[in-house]
Amino acid sequence: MATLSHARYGKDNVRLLKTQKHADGTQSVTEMTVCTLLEGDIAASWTHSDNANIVATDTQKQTTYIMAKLHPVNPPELFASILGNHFIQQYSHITAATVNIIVHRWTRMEVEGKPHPHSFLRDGAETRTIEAVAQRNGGISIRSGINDLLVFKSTGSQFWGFHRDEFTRLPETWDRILSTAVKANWNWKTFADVEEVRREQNRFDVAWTDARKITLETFAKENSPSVQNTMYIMSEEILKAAPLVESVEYSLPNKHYFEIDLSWYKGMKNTGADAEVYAPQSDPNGLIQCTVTRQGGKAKL
Ligand SMILES: O=c1[nH]c(=O)c2[nH]c(=O)[nH]c2[nH]1
Repeated sequence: MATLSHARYGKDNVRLLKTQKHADGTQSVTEMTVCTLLEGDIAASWTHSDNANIVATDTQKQTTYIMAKLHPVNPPELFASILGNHFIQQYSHITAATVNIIVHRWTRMEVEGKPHPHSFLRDGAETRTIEAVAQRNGGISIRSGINDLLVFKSTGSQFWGFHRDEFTRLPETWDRILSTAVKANWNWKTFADVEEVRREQNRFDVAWTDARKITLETFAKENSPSVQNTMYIMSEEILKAAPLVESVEYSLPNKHYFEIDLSWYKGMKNTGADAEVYAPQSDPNGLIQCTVTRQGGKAKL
């Protein structure tokens, strides 16, 4: 016999933009892509064609727009919590609501040396990500993150001392290019309810700014012995900077740039210390991941 062991459903790729008109005549904008997923007493729709408990995915989309009109969308961690909490309060048969938000960059333009009051530019594919899970009697768990932050350094990276056997071809190096697209997440302690998230709301932008700065500065400053060590140092620093964060995760592709041997052309030197022209590789790439957890487990208030 078959059994439905897990089910959830919702609306993905709900795109919205909210403008904010300030008293001084300037405006701010936030563009996000939202995904909502509901769980609870919903199995009959799958197993008995009974849709009575199904809050239509269209309703979830309309609710997302209405909540964005009624409430601030920043910090996005608070908005995700408000939206998730709405679903479990509004519908007694919904026990958990997961809200994922991707915030896209609209950075204020500088025009004639001054911040422009209402014009913005997309300065990169990097996004800010949030997942909030609101659970009946289980509080609100939040994961914040950075995705697709593309970084590159032309030196200040090494990789040597690794295991060697008959399958090993890679030479050791004390000077190489390092490039990655940063995916980092940090998991907050569980919040009791939306009111607690609201009380702590100032921490979310600070943590995002700190995590981004730590990522960039560690990447640039460290003479990296490996992607593994670099991401561990970044994680440790984020845990130090954000006391309510319990764990940090990094997932870093190692985007390879291969040296090209041009010695066939008049003995041209283009390897080792003479390397200048490289071949960027689209694939395959290394993929290095870690989770670093605060010792003792719990984040401190
Ligand atoms: O930083 C690195 N870590 C690895 O595990 C690895 N493996 C590899 O081929 N190059 C690298 N670089």
